[in-house]
Amino acid sequence: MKGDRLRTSLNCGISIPCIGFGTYSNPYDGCVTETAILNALKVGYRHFDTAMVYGSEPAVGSALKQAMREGKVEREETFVTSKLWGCDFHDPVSALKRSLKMLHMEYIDMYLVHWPLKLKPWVQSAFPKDDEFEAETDMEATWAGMERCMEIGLCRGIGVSNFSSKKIAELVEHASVIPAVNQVEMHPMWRQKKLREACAESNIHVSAYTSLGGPGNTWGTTAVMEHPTIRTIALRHNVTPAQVALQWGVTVGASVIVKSFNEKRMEENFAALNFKLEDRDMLEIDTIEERKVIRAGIYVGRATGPYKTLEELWDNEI
Ligand SMILES: NC(=O)C1=CN([C@@H]2O[C@H](COP(=O)(O)OP(=O)(O)OC[C@H]3O[C@@H](n4cnc5c(N)ncnc54)[C@H](OP(=O)(O)O)[C@@H]3O)[C@@H](O)[C@H]2O)C=CC1
Ligand SMILES: O=C1CO[C@H](CO)[C@@H](O)[C@@H]1O
Repeated sequence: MKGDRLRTSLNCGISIPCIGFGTYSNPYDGCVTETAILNALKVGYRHFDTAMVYGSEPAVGSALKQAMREGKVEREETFVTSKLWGCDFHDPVSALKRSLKMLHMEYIDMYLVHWPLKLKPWVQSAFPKDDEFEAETDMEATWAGMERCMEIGLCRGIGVSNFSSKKIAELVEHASVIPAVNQVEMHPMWRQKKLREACAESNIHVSAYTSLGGPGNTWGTTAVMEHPTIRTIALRHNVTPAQVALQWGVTVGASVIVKSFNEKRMEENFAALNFKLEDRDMLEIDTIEERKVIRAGIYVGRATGPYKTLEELWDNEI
C-alpha cells in the first residue's frame, strides 16, 4: 500500500499528512462514506477528517479497522482528526471518550475545538436553533479540558478550528499547551494571509478545509475551480484546476482537507502532490480577488448566541 508522500511536523511532536480526506456529507450515508474511505485508503490517503457532528466517526472507524485487519495499513501510518462540538464544551474528556467508542479506537491523532461557539448541552445538530446557543463561551475552561484529553493519552495533539487570529491570540495567552492546528476555510480565493502569519508566530499549523471552494456543495462555489487564473495555471502545468487549488495550499505550508467520494476525483485530488507550483503561479494566485465561501450565517444573529454579525464571529477577518 502506498504511504503519504508528504507530511508536515506539528508543534506537538507528531506529523500530519499534507492531504486529508474529508468525511462530511449531507445527506449522510454510512455505507457510502465507509466505501469511500476504503477507496481513499487504496489511493493513498492516510489522514481522515471527521467530527462528532458529521456522524461519520463510525464509518471512519469501521473502514480503518477493516483495512488494518486485512493488513493493508498500520494504525501508526494513519492520522485521524475529530472535533469537539459546542454542546460538549463543559466536558471534552467525556466527549472524546464517546468519539473514541464510535471510532473503535484507543486514541486519535488530533482533537479540535470545532467552532468557538458554546451550545446548550443537548444540541447534537450542525444547525442549532435560535435559542440553542450559550451567550458566553468559557474557552479557558474548555481548553483545559482539551489539554487533559492529551495528558491522559486520548489524543496525540489538540487544536482548534474556525478561530480568527484574535481568538488564537486570546487562547495562546492562557494555554499550557499551544494548539497544534487551526483548521479553517482556505483556498486560492480565500488565502487567509493574516491568519497564516499569526499562526506561524505561535508555531500553529494551518489546515485548509473547503480547499476547492466546495464545488457541488449547496453552500459551496465553483468559482475557485472556474477562475480563469486557476485554469490558466492548470493548463500551463497540464494538471486540473482542483490540483492547482490543492497544491497552492500545500505550497503555502498548510495541509489540505478535501472531500470526494468519487474514485476518479479522489485520485485526481491525491495526485495534486505530484507537481510543484512556481513563484510566477503563486504571484498570479495572489492577485485573485478574495471571496469567503463558508460565511457561517447559521451561527450568528441567533437569539441567545454571542455573535450578532459575521464580522463579530470572524473578528473582521472576512
Ligand atoms: N472544520 C470545519 O468547520 C469544516 C471542515 N470541513 C472538512 O473539510 C472537508 C471538505 O470540505 P468541503 O466543504 O466539502 O469542500 P471541498 O472543497 O472538499 O469540496 C467538496 C465538493 O467538491 C466535489 N469535488 C471534490 N473533488 C473534486 C474535483 N477534483 N473536481 C470537481 N469536484 C470535486 C465533491 O463532490 P464528489 O464527492 O462528488 O467528488 C464535493 O461536492 C469536509 O468533508 C470536512 O471534513 C468542511 C467544512 C467545515
Ligand atoms: O465542519 C462542518 C461541515 O459543514 C457544516 C455545515 O456547513 C459546518 O457546520 C461544519 O463546520
